[in-house]
Amino acid sequence: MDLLEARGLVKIFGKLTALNGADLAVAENEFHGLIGPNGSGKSTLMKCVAGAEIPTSGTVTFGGRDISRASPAERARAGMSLKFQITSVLPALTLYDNILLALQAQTSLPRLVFSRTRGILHDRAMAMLEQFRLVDRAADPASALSHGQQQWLEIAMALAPEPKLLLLDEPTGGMSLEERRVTGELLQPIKKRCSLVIVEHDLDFIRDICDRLTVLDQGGVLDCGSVQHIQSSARVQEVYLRRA
Ligand SMILES: Nc1ncnc2c1ncn2[C@@H]1O[C@H](COP(=O)(O)OP(=O)(O)OP(=O)(O)O)[C@@H](O)[C@H]1O
Repeated sequence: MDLLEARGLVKIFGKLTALNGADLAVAENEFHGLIGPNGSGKSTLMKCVAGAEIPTSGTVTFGGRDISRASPAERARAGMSLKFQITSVLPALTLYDNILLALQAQTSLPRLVFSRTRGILHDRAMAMLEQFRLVDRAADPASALSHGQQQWLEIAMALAPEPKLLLLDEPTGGMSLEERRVTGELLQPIKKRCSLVIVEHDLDFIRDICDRLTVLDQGGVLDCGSVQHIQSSARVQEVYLRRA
């Protein structure tokens, strides 16, 4: 059974059909890329999975549970994490405090006050900063980071609740080539702990890190399969050539 199964998602905004019966299936520990031309429905599909939009029809199942009508907070508690939406960097706070806040958000107040949780949180915060190559900047305000480093801090914060599924919408937007390369390296180790759905326009980046791809076109799934399958798909090539 897949960890995430979105079936027949339709999303209509007024007269515009953004999703036209789209499916998305993601296994445990799978990195899954969502690609397609501008306006094909990628962000809308991500939002329907995360609960930021409720689909007009269709179902979303997560860990075997129907969460089609669940709120974003309920989905977060079930183990989904979305960068930008649930966490966000506070620029005036240090990197350490930003990470600590993200970790504390999942810890109840009595546990924080009465237990040794604070020591554990310190160790976890430092480990996450280390993992995202930000430990040397722990005492700096988040506003002092480069654009790429801010994105890495956001990803680290989204991982703080130890989600089963991480959703990233264009995480490398505005990054340099070198920052993109490092982002790929930083994401690889999280495969041991969770699945990933990632929307990206950079096809080289997504091809390098993903196991499987879903290609959207005009709100529907054009093709889905391994990176190799998608690369040799005549239907996909036709759409990308048509738009080029
Ligand atoms: N809240 C909304 N209200 C009205 N129309 C919307 C809304 N959100 C998205 N749309 C429309 O739905 C269609 C799909 O948009 P979406 O952002 O999902 O596409 P996308 O594939 O993520 O595009 P891009 O690659 O440009 O980010 C577009 O025509 C868009 O204008």
